[in-house]
Amino acid sequence: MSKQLLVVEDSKPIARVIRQIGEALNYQVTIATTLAEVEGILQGKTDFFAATIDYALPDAPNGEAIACVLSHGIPSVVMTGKMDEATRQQILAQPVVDYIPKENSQAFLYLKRILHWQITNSSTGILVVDDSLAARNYVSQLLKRRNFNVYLANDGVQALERLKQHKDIKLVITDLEMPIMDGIELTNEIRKIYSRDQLAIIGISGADNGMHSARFIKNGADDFLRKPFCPEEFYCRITQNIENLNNIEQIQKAANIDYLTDLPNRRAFFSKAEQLVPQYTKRNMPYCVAMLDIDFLKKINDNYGNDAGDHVLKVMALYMRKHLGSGLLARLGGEEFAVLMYGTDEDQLYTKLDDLRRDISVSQLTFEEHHIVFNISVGLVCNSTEKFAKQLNQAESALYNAKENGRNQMSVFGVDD
Ligand SMILES: Nc1nc2c(ncn2[C@@H]2O[C@H](COP(=O)(O)OP(=O)(O)OP(=O)(O)O)[C@@H](O)[C@H]2O)c(=O)[nH]1
Repeated sequence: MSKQLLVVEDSKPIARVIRQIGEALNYQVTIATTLAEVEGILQGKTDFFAATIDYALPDAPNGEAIACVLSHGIPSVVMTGKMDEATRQQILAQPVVDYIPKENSQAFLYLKRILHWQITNSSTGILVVDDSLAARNYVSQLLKRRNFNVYLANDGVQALERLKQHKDIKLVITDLEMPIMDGIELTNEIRKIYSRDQLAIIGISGADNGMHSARFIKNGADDFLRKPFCPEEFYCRITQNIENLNNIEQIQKAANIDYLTDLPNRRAFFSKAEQLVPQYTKRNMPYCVAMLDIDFLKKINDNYGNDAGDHVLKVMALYMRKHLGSGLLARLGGEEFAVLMYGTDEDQLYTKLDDLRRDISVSQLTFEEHHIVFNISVGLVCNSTEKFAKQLNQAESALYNAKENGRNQMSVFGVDD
């Protein structure tokens, strides 16, 4: 269900722009042009996810609408044409999400980013580590306004426990001086477990000593804030660090995931399989490596078009998830797929793969007006003692065997050839 956005703005062109921004982010937008209208709307409904408030309205020239909207607990972004320090102080003295000077079109791009973050931040956890209750509460309030999941800890030891418990934590904000384990020791401990690609750390210190920022950074922190800090600087640091992590995540995904099927690609498959195979061997766990190949995909492309071929590849990935979901699955490229999986014994592994093959062979998929039937051939090798790359070659050689023998069948390396 789309989230509700209240736009308080007396300028029609600006309200129209904000409406477009909100709708592009899937918000359902309600516009009010005066304080009286805002009050009327909020009498009937208050379940707005966010609001944008123009500082000066015809019947509320000095930001009176801000307090009105905030009193209903609605996270609010203030848009203002006034740039003086007194106005800024007056706005920041209230628990607003942010304020944006309406200087140029950048203001609306920034608003779009904030409204987007309000939605996405709810899946990001931030851990605040400080022995001072007042400091923890202050930082926690700032973060909650931005919709983050906030976790709290009194010292480094508690912080490490929280990190273990809450896998959504992407950022740790830690004070320097704390009993039991201080911020520098904590940063050190965290970096033994989490790389900078996985978790960001911001150090905070009130001490009037430039050395602390360098110590934090040298011990693995990503950033540093000196107390007291203003909310604007705080938010900039937080969003920059979270955005960095998100960008790294996206780059890693693009490098490791096949865009069409969302399965791991060849690179990801190799890197994970090379770790898993020695573990299976060491623990004497029965396992197999299999290559699965769609039969005559070229004909499907030629008869029904490449989009139909793409659809078959996606459906193949769905079948693999359904039958082999616990294994390490991959699309190696083209119409070739692979799985590394363990089981109770070779027969069980064989049966799982053959069930997948048979299920596909009796199914019919519909694409546009076409009803398409397709088959797969499977080559596998079980409990091979060779290096993983060699095992994949063995599975491929068994796959060729299955193709040679007429397709839509299984072939086991060293048994069926
Ligand atoms: N639609 C679509 N086709 C692809 C994709 N990747 C590879 N193909 C097609 O898959 C076909 C593979 O052709 P072949 O190697 O002759 O194999 P085949 O037609 O599946 O026949 P066999 O494997 O011998 O049973 C080619 O036509 C490729 O263009 C893709 O991402 N999308």
